[in-house]
Amino acid sequence: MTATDKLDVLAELSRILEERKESDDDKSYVASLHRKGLNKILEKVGEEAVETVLAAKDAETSGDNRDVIYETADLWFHSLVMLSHLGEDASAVLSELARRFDMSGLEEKASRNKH
Ligand SMILES: N=c1c2ncn([C@@H]3O[C@H](COP(=O)(O)OP(=O)(O)OP(=O)(O)O)[C@@H](O)[C@H]3O)c2ncn1[C@@H]1O[C@H](COP(=O)(O)O)[C@@H](O)[C@H]1O
Repeated sequence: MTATDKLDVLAELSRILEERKESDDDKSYVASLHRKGLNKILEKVGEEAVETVLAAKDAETSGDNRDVIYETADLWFHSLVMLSHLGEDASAVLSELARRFDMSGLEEKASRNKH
């Protein structure tokens, strides 16, 4: 899979997430999250963030990155469900990251403090 193909994964996942808003929640995990509402989705984002942090600490010790990749995928997925619930998608985040290409992290931090 090329780098562009991998970016297509985000676009395709965003499309599927949008479609699942209309799905039957007996058949779709994403639809069931939307039905449970934003608080449930945020609970999952928080849970997956903690699991990612723990997996990263384990990876540092073991040298095995498989679990941290798996947990990060769960975190990204649930973050995309959160954005979808709020009417946004991955492209909004990609645009924000692209906007930062010409800016150092320190400049970006200084510009944030002006908001
Ligand atoms: N990428 C994912 C994906 N990653 C993780 N998960 C689900 O996220 C959940 C992870 O939560 P946990 O490990 O905490 O599992 P859990 O204990 O069952 O969760 P809770 O009971 O606490 O809610 C599991 O049910 C995983 O199956 C995902 N579910 C769906 N997708 C994508 O979303 C698409 C639509 O899914 P459906 O809506 O189910 O058709 C799929 O085709 C996939 O492309």
